[in-house]
Amino acid sequence: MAPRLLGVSLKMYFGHERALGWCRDIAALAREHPAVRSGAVELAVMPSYLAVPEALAILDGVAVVGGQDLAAADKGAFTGEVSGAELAEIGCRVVEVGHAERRALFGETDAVVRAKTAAALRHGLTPFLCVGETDRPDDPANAADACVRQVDDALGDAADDSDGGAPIVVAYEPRWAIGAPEPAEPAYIRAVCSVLRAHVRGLTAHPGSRVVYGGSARPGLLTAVADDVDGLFLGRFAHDPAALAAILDEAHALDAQDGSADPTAAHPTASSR
Ligand SMILES: O=C(CO)COP(=O)(O)O
Repeated sequence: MAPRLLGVSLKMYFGHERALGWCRDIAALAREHPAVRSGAVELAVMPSYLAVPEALAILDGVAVVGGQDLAAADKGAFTGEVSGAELAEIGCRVVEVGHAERRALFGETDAVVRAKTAAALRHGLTPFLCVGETDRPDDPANAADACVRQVDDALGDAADDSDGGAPIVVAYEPRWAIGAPEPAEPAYIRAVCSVLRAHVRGLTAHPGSRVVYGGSARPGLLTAVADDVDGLFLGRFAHDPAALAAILDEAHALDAQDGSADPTAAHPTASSR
């Protein structure tokens, strides 16, 4: 079984020193934790841009690191932007694209998300492509349809720009569940993610693509949705390293149930920059 993927975006919650301290705590945890050591879990951390270079050094060998956004363009007169080329140059392997907050607060349109997805793939960055319905629909099938459309739309420019063959990560993040006290119900998440997962597994230009759930994800959720998701995309509930440790424990227990743990396997993120 492929490793479970646990992504964490620190958004803009922490200052610089707190972000680096958190990275050090997570690095220490991950180095010791059997779920990471065995390769059962792959960690991806997206701090704010300023913390990315030091996060890369601190988390080297235990987590991939990336930006929370990237520019659609590769270079030029784009004040305030950071290109995928620069993120890749310093060692990033992943980048968020089209997060609900970027769409809602910074006016990112579908066309922008399309261009940024293409830019990520062009520079060898795995996009964490964020999709999700705005309002809670009655029927998860409607949410799944909307998400499938968002994924296909976001990849619309990528086929020509990318070499093909690079996986993506689809982060299913219903906007109504982000920043909420509780995540969406497990049955709802499973219903949407099972459709999305079947869809992304059929993306022949992006083999190995995965689906993770985000939106108030917290300890206990992975176990409840594990059959239909490839992992979680965590926000606030990863701020406490003990909570992340609890989720790693869950992943380890799930891996033992799968019977696929290979304690001798190299960690998939272990290659250095
Ligand atoms: O948006 C998220 C991750 O990208 C989730 O954030 P919260 O878990 O804090 O709701």
